[in-house]
Amino acid sequence: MSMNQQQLECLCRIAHEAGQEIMEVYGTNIGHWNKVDDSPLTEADLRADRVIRQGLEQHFPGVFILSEESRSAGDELPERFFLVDPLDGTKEFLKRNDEFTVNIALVENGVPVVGVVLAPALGECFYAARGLGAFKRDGQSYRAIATAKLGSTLRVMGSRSHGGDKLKAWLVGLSQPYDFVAVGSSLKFCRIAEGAADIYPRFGPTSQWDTAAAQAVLEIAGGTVTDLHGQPLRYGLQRPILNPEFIVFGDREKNGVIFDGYSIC
Ligand SMILES: Nc1ncnc2c1ncn2[C@@H]1O[C@H](COP(=O)(O)O)[C@@H](OP(=O)(O)O)[C@H]1O
Ligand SMILES: [Mg+2]
Repeated sequence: MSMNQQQLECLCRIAHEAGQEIMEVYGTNIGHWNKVDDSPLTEADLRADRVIRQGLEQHFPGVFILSEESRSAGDELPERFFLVDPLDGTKEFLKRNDEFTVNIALVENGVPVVGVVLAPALGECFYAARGLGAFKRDGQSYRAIATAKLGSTLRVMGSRSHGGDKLKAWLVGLSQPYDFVAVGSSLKFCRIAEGAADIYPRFGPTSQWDTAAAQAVLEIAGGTVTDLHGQPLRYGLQRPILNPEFIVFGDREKNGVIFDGYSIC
């Protein structure tokens, strides 16, 4: 087993500490800088990154950490490492619509085997580990979560801030009725993981840290994440840091429907 129950709970506590840092900044006048790729960076990203790094170094000493905002020393990325996005959905954070997340994944041999996704403004935490299951904590209660069976109306998730013509064309090509809901950050994966949505096609760019933790939750809850050729999305520096375009799907048994029935390229 890659992680026991106590270690998974410890990872959730680290995410919550990062969430507290983020919420302190959320309550103020938020300033931001633009990074080289033109994406925004705030004090909240940096404070959350620092808290996560401190927590991981204290409780999981020696495990390499690759974060959107920092990385452990050394050029070689080991087979087992933490992949972290301290604040995913920074644009949503700046727009104050609550749809932003803290993301911590453990990757082993390219596979995200543990994931914690916390939405601090919504009070929702999704967490999962292979061998333990997938769960959602909402306030004081928690429950196991699972993806839903495909119904007659396809419930489609999409980015709130990064849409694009390709997604519109894909929706037009669908042969069954659908509802489209725009949501920011890795929460899209989590809505599918808890059975509240069916599919999330991502045609715009994302980086590995945007998806690893949520993919762990989604896969352990019963879903799949594949590139447009049906290959599972994998992680590590031997691959480009940018992900390929991908499809997140809840009903694993019906996955073939997407590739056989719809035009996705
Ligand atoms: N041009 C681009 N290049 C790389 N990543 C991009 C991008 N445009 C958007 N993203 C990624 O999409 C994420 C937001 O996804 P969504 O639109 O689904 O909410 C961003 O996460 P951050 O907010 O952590 O930077 C960012 O990593
Ligand atoms: Mg991100």
